Amino acid sequence: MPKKISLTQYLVEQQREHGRIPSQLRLLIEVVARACKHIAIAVNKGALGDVMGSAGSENVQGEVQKKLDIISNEVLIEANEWGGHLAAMASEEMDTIHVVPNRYPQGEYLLLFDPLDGSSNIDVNVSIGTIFSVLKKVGHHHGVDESDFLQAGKNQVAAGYCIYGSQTMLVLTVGDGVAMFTLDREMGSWVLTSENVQIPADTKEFAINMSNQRHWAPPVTRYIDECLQGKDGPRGKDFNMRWVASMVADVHRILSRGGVFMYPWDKREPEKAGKLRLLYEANPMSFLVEQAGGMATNGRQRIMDLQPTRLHERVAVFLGSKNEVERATAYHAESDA
Ligand SMILES: O=P(O)(O)OC[C@H]1O[C@](O)(COP(=O)(O)O)[C@@H](O)[C@@H]1O
Ligand SMILES: [Mg+2]
Ligand SMILES: [Mg+2]
Repeated sequence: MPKKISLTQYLVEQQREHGRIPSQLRLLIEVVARACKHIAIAVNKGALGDVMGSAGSENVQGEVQKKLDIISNEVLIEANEWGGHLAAMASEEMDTIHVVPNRYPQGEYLLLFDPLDGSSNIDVNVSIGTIFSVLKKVGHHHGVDESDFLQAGKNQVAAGYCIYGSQTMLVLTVGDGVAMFTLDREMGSWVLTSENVQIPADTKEFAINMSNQRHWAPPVTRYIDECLQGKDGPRGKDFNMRWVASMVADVHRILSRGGVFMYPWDKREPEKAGKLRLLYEANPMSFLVEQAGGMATNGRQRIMDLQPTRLHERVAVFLGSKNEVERATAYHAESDA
């Protein structure tokens, strides 16, 4: 285990040694981490805190909102809006962007989040999380609008997630590797528990929602079929399968021991590129995975190169151990040719 330093100490060190993080960005990350601590407390209260179940409303994507989706969204907005680091925020749970009201000081950063990821797992006591991504406002036009958020993932200056699981952890990149912090509840602090996280290039574990098999495109069917044939098939090894149905938990496992995660396009709703959201889920997770030596594509292109055209844009996702993502991506190219 690395030396026991707090999130603040880690960020100050990053700032001092690498000149990577401007103070504004450091403070912004600390505010997000504090908000996640509040969400963790609400999550843990469960039925005792009136946080379970549906809120009876729908988000812009037509998904039923859980109470915790809404609570988490509010916690993140309230924590961040007066800090002076941000110009605006965008969230999976809000139709349009939330511009920092002009009674508060304005900053130059843009914060994007999936306030509560894995909503279907809230009521069954399985790991859930919060995913966030930080961009810098580019261009010198006055004010801020939705177009400021439509930047490729490679422009992210920080990204991470908090996982509310058997431990509460914060996983972060500021573009210099991936660090993991564990919440010490008694002390109320985030303690660095792993550094320079690396995803092994090879794996024997895949994650996909198999119930969608009949809707997949041929390259995905081919890739999974070959895994399923195990030792006797072309891959020459047996594979294991995991599917938590919380992207945060599936990605956390991959960062911890390798693996490949897929949420491909499928025929159920052919006009949708995928289920997951480019700006709130795919980009931040791709940044972390690449920083840990892994790879992330939409089957054809690097996710972080994609130019978003809409705030709530969806994308197909293949991420994790490099050799597996390369293979799945190559199968798409072969099938296209
Ligand atoms: O219901 P499915 O098809 O298993 O989908 C699970 C996927 O949906 C998600 O829950 C979507 O996230 P939200 O809970 O934020 O809508 C991912 O975390 C997960 O990978
Ligand atoms: Mg999500
Ligand atoms: Mg969500």
